[in-house]
Amino acid sequence: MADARAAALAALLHVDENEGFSNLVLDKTLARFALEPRDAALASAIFYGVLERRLTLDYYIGQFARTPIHKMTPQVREILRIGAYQILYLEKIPPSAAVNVAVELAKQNKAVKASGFINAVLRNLVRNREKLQLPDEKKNPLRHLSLKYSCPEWLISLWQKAYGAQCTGLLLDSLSEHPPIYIRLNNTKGDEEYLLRRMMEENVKVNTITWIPHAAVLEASGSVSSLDSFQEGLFHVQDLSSQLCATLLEAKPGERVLDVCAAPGGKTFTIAEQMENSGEVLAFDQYKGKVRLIREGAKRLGLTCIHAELRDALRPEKPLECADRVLCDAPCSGLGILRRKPEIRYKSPSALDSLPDLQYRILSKTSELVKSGGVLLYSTCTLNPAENGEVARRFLEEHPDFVPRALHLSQGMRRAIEEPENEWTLMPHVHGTDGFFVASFQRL
Ligand SMILES: C[S@@+](CC[C@H](N)C(=O)[O-])C[C@H]1O[C@@H](n2cnc3c(N)ncnc32)[C@H](O)[C@@H]1O
Repeated sequence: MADARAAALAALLHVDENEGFSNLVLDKTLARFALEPRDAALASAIFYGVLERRLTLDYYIGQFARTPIHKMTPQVREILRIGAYQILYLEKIPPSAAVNVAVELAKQNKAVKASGFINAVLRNLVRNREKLQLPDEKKNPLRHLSLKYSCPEWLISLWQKAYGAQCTGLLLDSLSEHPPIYIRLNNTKGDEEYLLRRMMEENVKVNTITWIPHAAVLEASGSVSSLDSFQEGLFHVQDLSSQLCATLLEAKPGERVLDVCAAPGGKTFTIAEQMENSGEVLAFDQYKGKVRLIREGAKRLGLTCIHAELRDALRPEKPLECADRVLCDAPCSGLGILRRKPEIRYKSPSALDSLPDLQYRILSKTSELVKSGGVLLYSTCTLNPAENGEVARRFLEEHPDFVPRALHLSQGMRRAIEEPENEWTLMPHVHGTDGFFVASFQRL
């Protein structure tokens, strides 16, 4: 069990130092530590728990530590967070064991001198945990919410202004939910009944999502990619929001479709499947390694209509023939996927400043690739009006050759907020999906 904490610590330090995406960092660390499944599950729970609760944990640690948290070494800080998380949130772990393992971790991780300090802080936390209180809700409502949900004040203010207090409360509640593994069944490999039977024969528990054709939810523990059904390309993993986005492009068999920010390729695959692997889907990304991921995925899924190439959407080297439909799934702040990548919320708000302009420039440049009468879809996985509706409306204002194209939202695809007919904002607490935004345009 000690190794579970050591793996969690290594992964947390990696996120601190390199700002790597949590899911990738954890996968690599678990592979390196080669833990038993039970220990890997504990390491994963502690890693995500500490990331999700960082502000709350720091607040409580701060009540018992004389050294301010930002002055501690990264090792001491993360060991204290790991200890505090187990003491406050993991009922099955005896508090004394959490303290002892923290002290051991300190000894093994260049923090021997701090082991007494860590012991004292955590023992104080254990003794006082029934008396812990958040800042007064009435006197300081924003700070209260921020520490209750471990969400920075700037983000809560942004959401309150954009979506109202009630919606923000529900959004904050949704942050601690752990989203299931959604998959997209590959209709080009057989009908749904056949695909589900194949997966069940492999003892995979899978249930279809009634309101989205070809969508399903996996009850899998362990590595999805090691399943035969995955290797044979019967499905790819994709959140429902991305599946819906790809289908809203309404691509038809035989058409020419471009996906200009395509890696790792989830939406490209769903589009190609919707086109029954007929026609052409040109998928681009700015990074070589990422283009390789699209190619590998397309090959595994048997989607031969996909051609993936390196291409910078802002500074393309070669001209391209226009297409019937073009997807612009732009880089964004990712505020819609905090349930999956909790660390995103701790980025500095200034990291958001340059995004709307970048997104607008990518969308404008991409619009040149749409045929007359063709469709352009803009999307992000964020909940931030400056990157969503404001970019979409600026685009329409400055591109008179494009008009808004109403989205065909079927049953179950209800609206979370008031917005124009060509836009759709998805929210975890309303749709059970990641937070997401789609806007559709048509070229005259
Ligand atoms: C939101 S992700 C795309 C996700 C993808 N559509 C999917 O469903 O799997 C944005 C992608 O845009 C790429 N990107 C960012 N700037 C780009 C540019 N100027 N040209 C091409 N690709 C770019 C990033 O490398 C990243 O892979």
